[in-house]
Amino acid sequence: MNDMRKIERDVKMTDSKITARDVNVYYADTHALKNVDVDIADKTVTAFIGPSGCGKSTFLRCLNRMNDTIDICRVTGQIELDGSDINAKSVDPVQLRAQVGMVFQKPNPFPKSIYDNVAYGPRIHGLAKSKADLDVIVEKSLRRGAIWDEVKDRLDQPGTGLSGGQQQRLCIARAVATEPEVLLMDEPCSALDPIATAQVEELIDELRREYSVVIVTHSMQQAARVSQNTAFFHLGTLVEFNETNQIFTNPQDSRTESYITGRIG
Ligand SMILES: Nc1ncnc2c1ncn2[C@@H]1O[C@H](COP(=O)(O)OP(=O)(O)OP(=O)(O)O)[C@@H](O)[C@H]1O
Repeated sequence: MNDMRKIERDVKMTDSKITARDVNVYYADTHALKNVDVDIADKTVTAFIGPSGCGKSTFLRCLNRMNDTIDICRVTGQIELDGSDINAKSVDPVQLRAQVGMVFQKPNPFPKSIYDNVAYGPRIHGLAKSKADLDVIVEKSLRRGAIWDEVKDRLDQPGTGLSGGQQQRLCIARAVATEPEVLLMDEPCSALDPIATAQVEELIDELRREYSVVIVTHSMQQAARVSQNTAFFHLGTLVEFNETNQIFTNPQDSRTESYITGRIG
Protein backbone atom coordinates (compact mmCIF):
# COMPACT_ATOMS: atom_id res chain seq x y z
CA MET A 1 0.00 0.00 0.00
CA ASN A 2 1.47 3.40 -0.86
CA ASP A 3 1.81 6.01 1.88
CA MET A 4 -1.07 8.15 0.73
CA ARG A 5 -3.52 5.26 0.82
CA LYS A 6 -2.26 4.26 4.24
CA ILE A 7 -2.84 7.79 5.55
CA GLU A 8 -6.35 7.83 4.09
CA ARG A 9 -7.10 4.52 5.71
CA ASP A 10 -5.76 5.66 9.09
CA VAL A 11 -7.80 8.84 8.95
CA LYS A 12 -10.89 6.84 8.13
CA MET A 13 -10.32 4.49 11.03
CA THR A 14 -9.71 7.21 13.63
CA ASP A 15 -12.85 8.99 12.38
CA SER A 16 -15.00 5.97 13.24
CA LYS A 17 -17.37 6.49 16.11
CA ILE A 18 -18.58 2.90 16.13
CA THR A 19 -16.84 -0.15 14.73
CA ALA A 20 -18.63 -3.46 14.42
CA ARG A 21 -16.76 -6.66 13.61
CA ASP A 22 -18.19 -10.07 12.81
CA VAL A 23 -21.55 -9.30 14.41
CA ASN A 24 -24.05 -12.16 14.34
CA VAL A 25 -27.54 -12.09 15.81
CA TYR A 26 -29.79 -15.04 16.55
CA TYR A 27 -33.44 -15.07 17.60
CA ALA A 28 -33.61 -18.52 19.18
CA ASP A 29 -32.56 -20.71 16.20
CA THR A 30 -33.05 -18.04 13.54
CA HIS A 31 -29.77 -16.58 12.33
CA ALA A 32 -31.00 -13.04 11.60
CA LEU A 33 -27.71 -11.19 11.04
CA LYS A 34 -24.55 -12.71 9.61
CA ASN A 35 -20.93 -11.57 10.02
CA VAL A 36 -21.55 -7.84 9.83
CA ASP A 37 -18.50 -5.54 9.73
CA VAL A 38 -19.08 -1.82 9.59
CA ASP A 39 -17.48 1.48 10.61
CA ILE A 40 -19.90 4.26 11.52
CA ALA A 41 -18.28 7.64 11.01
CA ASP A 42 -18.61 10.49 13.49
CA LYS A 43 -20.66 13.61 12.67
CA THR A 44 -22.17 11.85 9.71
CA VAL A 45 -25.57 10.40 8.83
CA THR A 46 -25.40 6.70 7.98
CA ALA A 47 -28.49 5.11 6.42
CA PHE A 48 -29.39 1.41 6.63
CA ILE A 49 -31.52 0.32 3.72
CA GLY A 50 -32.76 -3.03 2.41
CA PRO A 51 -35.89 -5.13 1.95
CA SER A 52 -38.22 -5.90 4.83
CA GLY A 53 -36.81 -8.48 7.24
CA CYS A 54 -33.19 -8.10 6.07
CA GLY A 55 -31.97 -7.19 9.57
CA LYS A 56 -31.66 -3.38 9.54
CA SER A 57 -33.49 -2.81 12.83
CA THR A 58 -31.82 -5.82 14.41
CA PHE A 59 -28.40 -4.36 13.65
CA LEU A 60 -29.45 -0.87 14.78
CA ARG A 61 -30.55 -2.34 18.10
CA CYS A 62 -27.12 -3.96 18.53
CA LEU A 63 -25.56 -0.50 18.66
CA ASN A 64 -27.13 0.44 22.01
CA ARG A 65 -27.82 -3.07 23.28
CA MET A 66 -31.57 -2.80 22.87
CA ASN A 67 -31.51 -6.45 21.82
CA ASP A 68 -30.64 -7.25 25.47
CA THR A 69 -34.32 -6.60 26.19
CA ILE A 70 -35.41 -9.44 23.86
CA ASP A 71 -35.11 -12.76 25.75
CA ILE A 72 -34.57 -15.03 22.76
CA CYS A 73 -32.02 -12.72 21.14
CA ARG A 74 -28.29 -13.51 21.23
CA VAL A 75 -25.61 -11.22 19.81
CA THR A 76 -22.00 -12.25 19.10
CA GLY A 77 -19.03 -10.31 17.72
CA GLN A 78 -17.36 -7.06 18.69
CA ILE A 79 -18.91 -3.60 18.76
CA GLU A 80 -16.83 -0.66 19.94
CA LEU A 81 -17.86 2.90 20.70
CA ASP A 82 -14.79 5.15 20.61
CA GLY A 83 -12.66 2.03 20.90
CA SER A 84 -14.44 0.58 23.96
CA ASP A 85 -16.36 -2.68 23.86
CA ILE A 86 -20.05 -1.84 24.45
CA ASN A 87 -20.79 -5.42 25.47
CA ALA A 88 -18.13 -5.52 28.19
CA LYS A 89 -19.41 -6.66 31.60
CA SER A 90 -18.48 -3.30 33.11
CA VAL A 91 -20.79 -1.39 30.74
CA ASP A 92 -24.17 -0.40 32.18
CA PRO A 93 -26.69 -0.61 29.31
CA VAL A 94 -28.70 2.28 30.77
CA GLN A 95 -25.63 4.52 30.65
CA LEU A 96 -24.82 3.26 27.17
CA ARG A 97 -28.31 4.19 25.97
CA ALA A 98 -27.81 7.72 27.28
CA GLN A 99 -24.67 7.90 25.10
CA VAL A 100 -26.31 6.13 22.17
CA GLY A 101 -29.85 7.49 22.09
CA MET A 102 -32.72 6.06 20.10
CA VAL A 103 -35.78 7.39 18.31
CA PHE A 104 -38.44 4.90 17.25
CA GLN A 105 -40.74 4.50 14.29
CA LYS A 106 -43.84 5.55 16.16
CA PRO A 107 -43.48 8.71 18.25
CA ASN A 108 -43.68 7.50 21.86
CA PRO A 109 -43.78 10.45 24.26
CA PHE A 110 -44.23 9.50 27.90
CA PRO A 111 -47.66 10.28 29.39
CA LYS A 112 -46.12 13.32 31.07
CA SER A 113 -45.83 17.02 30.35
CA ILE A 114 -43.69 18.27 27.47
CA TYR A 115 -41.20 19.56 30.06
CA ASP A 116 -41.05 16.28 31.97
CA ASN A 117 -40.60 14.25 28.78
CA VAL A 118 -37.36 16.08 28.14
CA ALA A 119 -36.32 16.42 31.80
CA TYR A 120 -36.73 12.69 32.48
CA GLY A 121 -33.33 11.51 31.18
CA PRO A 122 -31.28 14.38 32.69
CA ARG A 123 -33.03 13.73 36.02
CA ILE A 124 -32.29 10.00 36.16
CA HIS A 125 -28.71 10.57 35.03
CA GLY A 126 -28.19 13.43 37.49
CA LEU A 127 -27.20 15.92 34.79
CA ALA A 128 -28.78 18.99 36.44
CA LYS A 129 -27.76 20.41 39.82
CA SER A 130 -30.81 22.66 40.18
CA LYS A 131 -34.18 23.44 38.66
CA ALA A 132 -32.56 26.36 36.82
CA ASP A 133 -30.01 23.93 35.34
CA LEU A 134 -32.77 21.61 34.26
CA ASP A 135 -34.69 24.48 32.66
CA VAL A 136 -31.61 25.29 30.58
CA ILE A 137 -31.21 21.66 29.47
CA VAL A 138 -34.90 21.37 28.57
CA GLU A 139 -34.86 24.55 26.50
CA LYS A 140 -31.61 23.63 24.75
CA SER A 141 -32.91 20.15 23.93
CA LEU A 142 -36.24 21.42 22.61
CA ARG A 143 -34.34 23.91 20.46
CA ARG A 144 -32.15 21.09 19.13
CA GLY A 145 -35.34 19.16 18.43
CA ALA A 146 -36.52 22.18 16.41
CA ILE A 147 -39.73 22.37 18.42
CA TRP A 148 -39.03 25.03 21.08
CA ASP A 149 -40.98 27.81 19.38
CA GLU A 150 -44.04 25.60 19.03
CA VAL A 151 -44.13 24.45 22.67
CA LYS A 152 -42.42 27.12 24.78
CA ASP A 153 -45.73 28.50 26.02
CA ARG A 154 -47.23 25.13 26.95
CA LEU A 155 -44.43 23.15 28.55
CA ASP A 156 -46.77 21.89 31.26
CA GLN A 157 -49.18 20.32 28.78
CA PRO A 158 -49.06 16.61 27.90
CA GLY A 159 -46.56 15.54 25.22
CA THR A 160 -49.21 13.16 23.90
CA GLY A 161 -51.38 16.16 22.94
CA LEU A 162 -48.97 17.26 20.20
CA SER A 163 -49.33 16.37 16.51
CA GLY A 164 -47.47 13.28 15.27
CA GLY A 165 -44.65 15.32 13.75
CA GLN A 166 -44.34 17.44 16.87
CA GLN A 167 -44.31 14.30 19.04
CA GLN A 168 -41.47 12.88 16.99
CA ARG A 169 -39.46 16.09 17.33
CA LEU A 170 -40.23 16.00 21.08
CA CYS A 171 -38.86 12.42 21.16
CA ILE A 172 -35.72 13.64 19.38
CA ALA A 173 -35.42 16.45 21.96
CA ARG A 174 -35.82 13.84 24.70
CA ALA A 175 -33.11 11.69 23.13
CA VAL A 176 -30.63 14.58 22.85
CA ALA A 177 -31.32 15.79 26.42
CA THR A 178 -28.86 13.27 27.86
CA GLU A 179 -26.10 14.64 25.58
CA PRO A 180 -25.71 11.46 23.52
CA GLU A 181 -22.88 11.02 21.06
CA VAL A 182 -24.80 8.81 18.69
CA LEU A 183 -28.47 8.95 17.70
CA LEU A 184 -30.14 5.84 16.33
CA MET A 185 -33.35 6.38 14.38
CA ASP A 186 -35.55 3.48 13.36
CA GLU A 187 -37.74 4.69 10.48
CA PRO A 188 -38.38 7.97 12.32
CA CYS A 189 -40.62 9.41 9.61
CA SER A 190 -42.74 6.43 8.69
CA ALA A 191 -45.70 7.64 10.77
CA LEU A 192 -45.40 11.25 9.60
CA ASP A 193 -46.97 13.25 6.80
CA PRO A 194 -44.76 14.82 4.09
CA ILE A 195 -44.49 18.19 5.84
CA ALA A 196 -43.53 16.68 9.20
CA THR A 197 -41.15 14.33 7.36
CA ALA A 198 -39.43 17.29 5.71
CA GLN A 199 -39.07 18.99 9.11
CA VAL A 200 -37.55 15.90 10.69
CA GLU A 201 -35.20 15.41 7.71
CA GLU A 202 -34.04 19.00 8.04
CA LEU A 203 -33.48 18.40 11.73
CA ILE A 204 -31.42 15.25 11.01
CA ASP A 205 -29.18 17.33 8.79
CA GLU A 206 -28.71 19.80 11.66
CA LEU A 207 -28.09 17.06 14.20
CA ARG A 208 -25.17 15.61 12.32
CA ARG A 209 -23.08 18.66 13.19
CA GLU A 210 -23.03 17.39 16.76
CA TYR A 211 -23.81 13.69 16.59
CA SER A 212 -23.23 10.58 14.64
CA VAL A 213 -26.68 9.67 13.30
CA VAL A 214 -27.74 6.22 12.10
CA ILE A 215 -31.10 5.96 10.39
CA VAL A 216 -33.05 2.92 9.21
CA THR A 217 -35.29 3.87 6.34
CA HIS A 218 -37.52 2.18 3.78
CA SER A 219 -37.30 5.23 1.61
CA MET A 220 -34.38 5.32 -0.77
CA GLN A 221 -35.20 8.95 -1.51
CA GLN A 222 -34.88 9.68 2.18
CA ALA A 223 -31.55 7.84 2.41
CA ALA A 224 -30.31 9.84 -0.58
CA ARG A 225 -31.52 13.13 0.90
CA VAL A 226 -30.24 12.81 4.46
CA SER A 227 -27.27 10.46 4.56
CA GLN A 228 -23.62 10.65 3.58
CA ASN A 229 -22.98 6.89 3.90
CA THR A 230 -25.34 4.03 3.17
CA ALA A 231 -25.32 0.36 4.13
CA PHE A 232 -27.42 -2.04 2.07
CA PHE A 233 -28.59 -5.19 3.88
CA HIS A 234 -30.09 -8.26 2.25
CA LEU A 235 -31.16 -11.53 3.89
CA GLY A 236 -29.20 -10.81 7.06
CA THR A 237 -25.94 -9.81 5.41
CA LEU A 238 -24.41 -6.41 4.88
CA VAL A 239 -24.01 -6.51 1.13
CA GLU A 240 -22.51 -3.12 0.45
CA PHE A 241 -21.42 -0.08 2.45
CA ASN A 242 -20.23 3.08 0.78
CA GLU A 243 -20.78 6.76 0.31
CA THR A 244 -24.46 7.32 -0.38
CA ASN A 245 -23.96 8.80 -3.84
CA GLN A 246 -21.81 5.80 -4.81
CA ILE A 247 -24.46 3.35 -3.61
CA PHE A 248 -27.13 5.10 -5.64
CA THR A 249 -25.17 5.93 -8.76
CA ASN A 250 -22.55 3.22 -8.97
CA PRO A 251 -23.43 0.18 -6.83
CA GLN A 252 -20.76 -2.51 -6.86
CA ASP A 253 -22.98 -5.49 -6.07
CA SER A 254 -25.75 -6.72 -8.35
CA ARG A 255 -28.08 -7.16 -5.34
CA THR A 256 -27.67 -3.48 -4.42
CA GLU A 257 -28.37 -2.51 -7.99
CA SER A 258 -31.48 -4.69 -8.11
CA TYR A 259 -32.77 -3.11 -4.91
CA ILE A 260 -32.18 0.50 -5.86
CA THR A 261 -33.74 -0.06 -9.26
CA GLY A 262 -36.78 -1.65 -7.64
CA ARG A 263 -36.20 -5.23 -8.83
CA ILE A 264 -36.01 -6.69 -5.32
CA GLY A 265 -37.73 -5.69 -2.11
N1 LIG B 1 -38.17 -9.95 18.42
C1 LIG B 1 -37.96 -10.84 17.45
N2 LIG B 1 -38.18 -12.16 17.64
C2 LIG B 1 -37.95 -13.06 16.67
N3 LIG B 1 -37.49 -12.76 15.44
C3 LIG B 1 -37.28 -11.46 15.17
C4 LIG B 1 -37.49 -10.44 16.15
N4 LIG B 1 -37.19 -9.24 15.59
C5 LIG B 1 -36.79 -9.51 14.32
N5 LIG B 1 -36.85 -10.84 14.07
C6 LIG B 1 -36.50 -11.51 12.79
O1 LIG B 1 -35.21 -11.09 12.41
C7 LIG B 1 -35.16 -10.83 11.01
C8 LIG B 1 -34.71 -9.38 10.77
O2 LIG B 1 -35.74 -8.52 11.25
P1 LIG B 1 -35.56 -6.94 11.33
O3 LIG B 1 -36.77 -6.40 12.00
O4 LIG B 1 -34.25 -6.63 11.90
O5 LIG B 1 -35.56 -6.56 9.79
P2 LIG B 1 -35.75 -5.15 9.10
O6 LIG B 1 -34.83 -5.13 7.94
O7 LIG B 1 -35.60 -4.05 10.09
O8 LIG B 1 -37.25 -5.26 8.61
P3 LIG B 1 -38.36 -4.13 8.37
O9 LIG B 1 -37.82 -3.27 7.29
O10 LIG B 1 -39.56 -4.90 7.93
O11 LIG B 1 -38.56 -3.40 9.67
C9 LIG B 1 -36.53 -11.15 10.46
O12 LIG B 1 -36.52 -12.47 9.97
C10 LIG B 1 -37.42 -11.04 11.67
O13 LIG B 1 -38.53 -11.89 11.56
